[in-house]
Amino acid sequence: MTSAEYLDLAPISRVNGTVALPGSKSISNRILLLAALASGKTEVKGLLASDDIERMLEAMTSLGVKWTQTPGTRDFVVEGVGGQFPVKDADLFLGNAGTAFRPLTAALALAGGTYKLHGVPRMHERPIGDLVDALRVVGADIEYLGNDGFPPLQLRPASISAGRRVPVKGNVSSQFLTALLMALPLTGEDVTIEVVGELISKPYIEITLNLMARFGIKVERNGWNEFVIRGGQIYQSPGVVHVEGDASSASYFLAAGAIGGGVVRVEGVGSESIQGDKRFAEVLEQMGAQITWAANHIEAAPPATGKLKALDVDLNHIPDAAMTIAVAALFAEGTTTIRNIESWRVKETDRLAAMATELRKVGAAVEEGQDYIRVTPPADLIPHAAIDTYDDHRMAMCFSLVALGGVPVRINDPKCTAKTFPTYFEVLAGISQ
Ligand SMILES: O=C(O)C1=C[C@@H](OP(=O)(O)O)[C@@H](O)[C@H](O)C1
Ligand SMILES: C=C(OP(=O)(O)O)C(=O)O
Repeated sequence: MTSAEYLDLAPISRVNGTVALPGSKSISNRILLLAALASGKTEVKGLLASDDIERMLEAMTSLGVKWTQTPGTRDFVVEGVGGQFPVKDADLFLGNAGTAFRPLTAALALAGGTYKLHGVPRMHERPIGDLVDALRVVGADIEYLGNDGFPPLQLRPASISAGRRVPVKGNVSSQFLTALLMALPLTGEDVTIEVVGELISKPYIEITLNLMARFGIKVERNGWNEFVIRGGQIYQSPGVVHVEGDASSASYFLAAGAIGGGVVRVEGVGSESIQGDKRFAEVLEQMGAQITWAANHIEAAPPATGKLKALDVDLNHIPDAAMTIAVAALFAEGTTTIRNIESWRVKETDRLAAMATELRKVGAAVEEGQDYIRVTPPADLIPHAAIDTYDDHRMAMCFSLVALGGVPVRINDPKCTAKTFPTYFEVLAGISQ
């Protein structure tokens, strides 16, 4: 391998300092779609710069949505199309961006055009059948171009009628419910979405509802089972929207603070954040870390008493940040169990299998269940492990924490962090000593 294909991290003896977080992926891609669908111009401040957002911006261009960027900034202006995409025939490549693929599938299935949606090979292995089933209930014409239940998809004009109950399964990905919530107001009709069975990753639905409200659409809800959208509501630009820092990206730095000897502050996410992943800090606190909250920042420092403690926790509500706990477990006393994370199997890679394989390379004893992982740290981490990252940005980012254990570690294909955080390793170096 050439050095561009791997990154050798030297042991990090201490971390200290402040990180200005890049914008939230979940908020950036939702706002781009909502701003496009709205009437009026929206100024979007602090949009994330990463592959997933580039795919959404490219899709907007292909669909005839005009947007401009203020040079040298991450501030954009999106000209809303008032619910009607000008381009009625398009081929959209959406990479591996779930937050682009799922919401665009729903919005375009109702848009009266002919659209092909496809992505990288892994995207074609990530399920979408529950969303397609729900959209077919309102009359959408969707064809599977590869395997049933998976992208790529061909969407065609159809006669849509939403005045009914739309059932959707919630146990594979919450992005299906998010996609329906954002798209169904376009029908103009009363519609009730009924979540069938258990809904996973619930806090992401709060992000969706919060941002829809800012764009003028109110959703009535009955817990997590029923969501009612009254007809006749239209998306309207709120004028200016600010993108919060990314709470999942914050997890690596907060964990570094909890492990690595100094105080680390992340700016852009705090107690006021609408992202569920801010609650990662609560998990670190349960492990003994010292956490300080402010409206727009969080600080983490190691436990006053010395070592982090192992936990047995259900992390269904923070599936992305949960990966960071699996690696932080290397620094805890005892065996950590993370439960209710079966969705890891259908993300950028099979994260349960990948995590188990790579944690073993540094010497951990790992038990991999269908929906849980159990990690017992070794007495001494194995130096010079070469960590495979499976084109999964989060594998690369969370395994960088191994360097805090006083051992060198190699991260293969470090550029895969581009999905959500292209500058991750430089930012980490900025707080490392
Ligand atoms: O709606 C969102 O922005 C997301 C929802 C989660 O997916 P699932 O609902 O599939 O768990 C999360 O893992 C993903 O990174 C972003
Ligand atoms: C699961 C993730 O991404 P996606 O938005 O593509 O689902 C993730 O970022 O960890």
